[in-house]
Amino acid sequence: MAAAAEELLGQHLVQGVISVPKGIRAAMEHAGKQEMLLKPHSRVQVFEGAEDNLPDRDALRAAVAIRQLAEGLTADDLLLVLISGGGSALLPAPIPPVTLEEKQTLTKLLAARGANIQELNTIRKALSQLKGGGLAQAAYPAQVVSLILSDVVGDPVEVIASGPTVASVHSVQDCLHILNHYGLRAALPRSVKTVLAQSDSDPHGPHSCGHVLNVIIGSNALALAEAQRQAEALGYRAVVLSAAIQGDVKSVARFYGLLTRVAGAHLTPPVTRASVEEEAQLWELAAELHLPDLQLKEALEAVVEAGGPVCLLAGGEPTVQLQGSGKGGRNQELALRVGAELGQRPLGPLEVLFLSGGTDGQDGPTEAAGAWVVPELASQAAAEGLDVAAFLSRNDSHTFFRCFRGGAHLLHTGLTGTNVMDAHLLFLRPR
Ligand SMILES: Nc1ncnc2c1ncn2[C@@H]1O[C@H](COP(=O)(O)OP(=O)(O)OP(=O)(O)O)[C@@H](O)[C@H]1O
Ligand SMILES: O=C(O)[C@H](O)CO
Repeated sequence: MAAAAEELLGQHLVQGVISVPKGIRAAMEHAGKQEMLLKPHSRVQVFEGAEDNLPDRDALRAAVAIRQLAEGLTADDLLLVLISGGGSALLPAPIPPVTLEEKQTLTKLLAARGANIQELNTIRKALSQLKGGGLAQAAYPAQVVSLILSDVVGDPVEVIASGPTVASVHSVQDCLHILNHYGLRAALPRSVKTVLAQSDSDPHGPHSCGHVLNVIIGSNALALAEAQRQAEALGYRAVVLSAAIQGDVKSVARFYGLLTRVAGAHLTPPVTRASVEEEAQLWELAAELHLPDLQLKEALEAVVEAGGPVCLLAGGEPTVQLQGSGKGGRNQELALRVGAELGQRPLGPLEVLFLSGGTDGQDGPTEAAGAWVVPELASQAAAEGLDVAAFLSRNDSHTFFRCFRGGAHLLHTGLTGTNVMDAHLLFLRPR
């Protein structure tokens, strides 16, 4: 994104500072993605830090350089801010006396106790100089344009990377409520209590961001719209179901299993009593998953109308509760679970393929982006001596896909440089 901005701005770019994850430059070089790298002698200074998505000293140095750059601006300047997921760990600037270590410990504890990204970032904002609109405030009176890649369901600009250019709307009460909920209020370090108490009595109130324009330039919905166009160009009737898939991976896999059966029944009539029951279960599960933008009715109508090859698309970020010590990622685990669901009963005269992939090209701590499955997966795997249920019980989806058919079902894209969560594609074709 920085390379593209530099290209675009040319001589207008006077100075730049960017904080990126440790190792990303080497990984891009290794992958031969030169076009994504800044040119030699670039005016953009690059800091690499936040190893394992945790704020560290290197990221702190980057945050200080970014703050200094912003503070030096005048009303004649324009500050272009490029924000993507992972930004919270890449821009740590705790309000003194809170230390980097204290902030790290608190966010780690919150995450380990199950706090979601909204809760986590509410606390991060309250303890930060630059989050929650702090960066925009530091740049005042310069104009600020913030270009944002969303890695959060629903694209809330105040949550993505903890909104460095978006005024925080949270109060100290909100923070205390979250800390109470996760049993952390009593054990808070004195420094955190001091900062929270100060912000409660801050005479300036929340940052004002009237000089800022925040624009979402990349999101799951945009990625799905492009995938939809590509599928249509390949002759599929393509429908986007939702860009807000969330919830436990087991329920999400069951949702896609039922969806396949119900859509399949609409595509290859007659509709049986069993499929009417399955449609009722599908609606019930959809309600449980709380998918606010779900276009299920429209998708099923489109399937009936199409009568031929169909591609149903969805995206978001399901959750995996890790129980085993295996190797995998959300996408490979989802694909494997959907494969198991599809193999439970015959599907009728239908060809089916389900694919799940991370848009950043890396699924969890694996080198694959995701995987694809067909209904025959479990029986084919059994013939190779692989027990799908056993791999799932260890969260070992990556090992499974590496063994199964010599890794042929793994999706390898390499790092894409953009993270707008995951994409799920279901292809159906009457035989
Ligand atoms: N063995 C495993 N099986 C399934 N999922 C796993 C496994 N190990 C880690 N994960 C999942 O991978 C994710 C962590 O990977 P990563 O570091 O890429 O996190 P992330 O930043 O949330 O992902 P992304 O960058 O794709 O948004 C978590 O969602 C975690 O539950
Ligand atoms: O950095 C963060 O806060 C998360 O990736 C969400 O944007």
